[in-house]
Amino acid sequence: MIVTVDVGNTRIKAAVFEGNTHLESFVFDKTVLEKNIKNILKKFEAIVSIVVSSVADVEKESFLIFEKEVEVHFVSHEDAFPFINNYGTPKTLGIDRMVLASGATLLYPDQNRLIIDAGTCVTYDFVDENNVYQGGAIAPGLRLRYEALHNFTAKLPLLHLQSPESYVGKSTSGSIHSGVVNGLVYEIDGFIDEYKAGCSKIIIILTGGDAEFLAKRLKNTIFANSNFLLESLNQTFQYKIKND
Ligand SMILES: Nc1ncnc2c1ncn2[C@@H]1O[C@H](COP(=O)(O)OP(=O)(O)O)[C@@H](O)[C@H]1O
Ligand SMILES: CC(C)(COP(=O)(O)O)[C@@H](O)C(=O)NCCC(=O)O
Ligand SMILES: [K+]
Repeated sequence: MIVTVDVGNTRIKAAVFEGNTHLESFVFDKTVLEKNIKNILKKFEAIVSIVVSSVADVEKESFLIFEKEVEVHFVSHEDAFPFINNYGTPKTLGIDRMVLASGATLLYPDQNRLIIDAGTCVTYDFVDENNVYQGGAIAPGLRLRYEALHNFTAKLPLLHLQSPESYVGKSTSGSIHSGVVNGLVYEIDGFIDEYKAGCSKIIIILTGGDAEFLAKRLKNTIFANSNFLLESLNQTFQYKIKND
């Protein structure tokens, strides 16, 4: 039994797996990391490894205290991955994006895959049918867009995520909600159309904190799975064990 931990720039997500079976997930803040991991280990005494992917300022030292009880594995660029990396700067490719690409390669063999992770940032990652990671895109996420409009202007209020009534905003708040939400929805649909036009068989996976909210607003029907990074961490760790 293992626990996978995804340290993003907004929050920490964790999930317990027995083989390929997902037993339970957790979401918490960086400030309460230790307490939450302790509770998970207490609840699931059969856990033997903690597998972490971190793109934020949480380093291996934060998990030192657990090393007496269990193995702690921080996924790094030096691990074995099931794809060939064709990114121009492979060492600076986000480890979360590597794990997403890895999960998609292992779970959806012999096809083109596009993984869209709508978290703090919206990332797009493309792994082709020959298992070559080709790259993608990084854009601001939903909450980041609301905050950027407020932080970099004198007059715009900080609003919280809300469904726009129409694409024609009739007020300041209506305009902001339309710009942020519809803007991102059109952006994602635009990227999907572009990828679909460029290759025949493609699976598209939408994940991240805003996946559910966005999926039902897209023109394209795609598969939303908020736990895809945690599941990919489990797959990537199993792959590493087999290939080490
Ligand atoms: N309780 C919450 N706290 C913060 N963000 C949330 C929460 N619930 C949903 N979200 C949405 O999740 C997004 C962040 O997604 P997440 O996958 O947690 O990011 P990251 O992996 O970068 O930490 C934000 O854009 C926000 O709209
Ligand atoms: C783009 C990211 C900030 C996304 O982080 P997240 O939204 O998951 O918190 C992260 O993948 C990262 O730091 N990437 C490094 C640059 C790159 O991937 O090329
Ligand atoms: K992301």
